[in-house]
Amino acid sequence: MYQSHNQSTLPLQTCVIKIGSNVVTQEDGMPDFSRIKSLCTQVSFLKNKGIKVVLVTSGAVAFGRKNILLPEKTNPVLKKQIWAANGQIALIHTYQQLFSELGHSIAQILVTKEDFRDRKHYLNMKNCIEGLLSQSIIPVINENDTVAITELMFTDNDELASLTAAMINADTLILLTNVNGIYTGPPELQDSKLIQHVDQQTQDLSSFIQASKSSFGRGGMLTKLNMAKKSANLGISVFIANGKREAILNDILNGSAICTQFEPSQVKQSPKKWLAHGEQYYKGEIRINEGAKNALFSNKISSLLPVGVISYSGDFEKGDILRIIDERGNRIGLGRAEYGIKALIEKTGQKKQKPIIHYDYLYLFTHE
Ligand SMILES: Nc1ncnc2c1ncn2[C@@H]1O[C@H](COP(=O)(O)OP(=O)(O)O)[C@@H](O)[C@H]1O
Ligand SMILES: N[C@@H](CCC(=O)OP(=O)(O)O)C(=O)O
Repeated sequence: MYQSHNQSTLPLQTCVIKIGSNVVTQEDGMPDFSRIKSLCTQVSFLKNKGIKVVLVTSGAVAFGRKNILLPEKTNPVLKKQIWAANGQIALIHTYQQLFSELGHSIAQILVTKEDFRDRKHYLNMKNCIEGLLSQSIIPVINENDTVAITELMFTDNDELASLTAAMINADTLILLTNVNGIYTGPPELQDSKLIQHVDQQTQDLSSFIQASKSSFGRGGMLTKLNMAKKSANLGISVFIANGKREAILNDILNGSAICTQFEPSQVKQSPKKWLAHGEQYYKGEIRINEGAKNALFSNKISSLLPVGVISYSGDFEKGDILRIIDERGNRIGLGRAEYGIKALIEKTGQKKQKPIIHYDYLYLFTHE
């Protein structure tokens, strides 16, 4: 439905739109209600065109911070929890009011990294979001900041948005921030040029990115780049664009947006999409021998059989993600366990056993 920069028409049916903290707030940290209203109006326009939209929105901490003054010495993690617990109410209420004026219902979904780690939680979440979309309700997602602290956190909501896009098989991911996209240097410098198009041939852009991030942001532009590349590799069209620009979503739709667009690759296998994001979520590790490794990397479609397993670690069950390493300990892929550790102990090294990882649920790192 939208035009790409080379003017070919691409499908836009299911879209995840991530709205950064800086988009929903003004420079002084106060909520930017007119900006949120404009974005809701644009989302409504997309929805009325039949496009399914999932929102991932930051802003709970920023909204809470302007409401609640905390003593300077309060533990920084606790500060964030208090602000998020308070600010999420105002944030979701703002979306609810604005969308209701436009005739749309919304639903709030608060998630943690753990929910993407566990296949059952993952499928429950996916079913819920798909159910909401089928009822034409707009899912509005944020991290559950009150329970997700330190190592349990997503790098930031760009990671959450990218995981969500892969989970629901979205064709498009739009990361809205306070700059037009990725520049060749600090965006405020005149010499810095906007990179408008990124494909498999484009050089690595990470050296262009400064460590700086906007006042309320968490991960910065580097996470956006990494998540955009990962999503594009999974076949999703990605746009990093300026949510502060008037009519930005409409411009993306009609191909006239000034932004950074990532060309999607042609892969479209949803279990593999889930696995591609699984490196931080694996519950067990299995070491395989050279023969098994050669079979997995051969041109023939091969599942991983227990006869090729040398050793294992971790307490995993059927459905959990396993990391696969070779004899030298190099990480070579991820897969979904067909059975748990207890059954694997009995089958390891034995012939004529059911695969521990089926090919359909096997993701090798050469795909990246
Ligand atoms: N090369 C670059 N191109 C564009 N922005 C960059 C670059 N290097 C660093 N940045 C910074 O990244 C910021 C956006 O990331 P972030 O603060 O995480 O935003 P958000 O809160 O929207 O997620 C921009 O405000 C910009 O200052
Ligand atoms: N969950 C946090 C968002 C943290 C975050 O990732 O912020 P950002 O980098 O602005 O997307 C909040 O709502 O404040």
